[in-house]
Amino acid sequence: MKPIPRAVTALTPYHFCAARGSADKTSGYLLSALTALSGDQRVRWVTRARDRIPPVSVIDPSQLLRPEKVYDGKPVEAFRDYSIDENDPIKERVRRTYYEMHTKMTVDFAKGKREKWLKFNTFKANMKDVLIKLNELVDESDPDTDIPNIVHAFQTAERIRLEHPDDDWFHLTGLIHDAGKIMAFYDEPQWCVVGDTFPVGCKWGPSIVYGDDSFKDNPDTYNPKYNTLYGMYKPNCGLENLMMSWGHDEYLYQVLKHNKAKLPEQAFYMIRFHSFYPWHAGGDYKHLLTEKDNEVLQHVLEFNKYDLYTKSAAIPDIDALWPYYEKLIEKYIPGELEW
Ligand SMILES: O[C@H]1[C@H](O)[C@@H](O)[C@H](O)[C@@H](O)[C@H]1O
Ligand SMILES: [Fe+2]
Ligand SMILES: [Fe+2]
Repeated sequence: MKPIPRAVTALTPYHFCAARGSADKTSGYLLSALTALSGDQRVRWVTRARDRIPPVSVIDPSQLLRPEKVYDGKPVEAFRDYSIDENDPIKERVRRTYYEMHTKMTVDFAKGKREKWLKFNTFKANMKDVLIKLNELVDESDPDTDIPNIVHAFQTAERIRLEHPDDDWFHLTGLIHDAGKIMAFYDEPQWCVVGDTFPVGCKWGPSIVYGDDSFKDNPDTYNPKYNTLYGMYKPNCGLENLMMSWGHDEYLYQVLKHNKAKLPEQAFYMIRFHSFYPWHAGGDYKHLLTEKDNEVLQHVLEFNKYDLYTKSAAIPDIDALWPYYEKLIEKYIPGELEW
């Protein structure tokens, strides 16, 4: 039997559906990948696709990105399940990570971490080596994936590449967006590296996961400087003026700026705020934001589709993909970086 080419292992009925609904390059890419399959494999793959999707004439274009709200076999409601079940080891791992984060993440703590990490004097390494290190990291806050972060990096990047073939900066953004998790290898516990972020110094947003209960032992919850709606901020001060809980988003954003990465502005927004779910998914904190932040929101939402909903996609052939991404690293963030 012919080995399945990597372009096809990453494809799913979802792409078939998207390709049928548009005559763009994606369909050409998809069709050439499909012709590389043996007859048998092709029949099986296409049948699987057909069973899942409605005929072209009834596809609502707005549904192309969420056909039947199933991503790679996983229904949309099954993502980001933060329900508590003490008998489920993964759910318990996630819950414990967030409870610890929500107990210890204070204004002072976040300031301290900024001071420590934004000196960029911890180590020097190129982007590829940092990403490879993520092979050894399983994110303890994530209920949707239990495999090393490097796989998630390639899953995200490859899906972006498929749907935005011309935006190579976007492919690279997908690949590197979680690289800030490297802090976990330099003495930081996961609770201040991974997970959703939120601003410190004001009332906790109502949509923060576990937030109804998890902040009860956080000293800032009882500090009148910080526990009001605006806390230490002015009304509509703007996203970029919020002090976010310390984590991999802000760190990587700052690393890229410090090292003069040549990525477009959208990429920086996507990286910096991709974990700010209480804002981009929960709609909290509007009173602190500006008109311009709505533009940022559109970019972050576009990114989030790929970050979240590719977590059950096929495992990409990472070795075969490296040469393509190495070129992008060379183009946008070459050489040794200061971390
Ligand atoms: O568990 C995940 C993971 O840590 C991601 O990297 C982060 O961006 C998400 O916000 C979070 O929900
Ligand atoms: Fe992330
Ligand atoms: Fe991610």
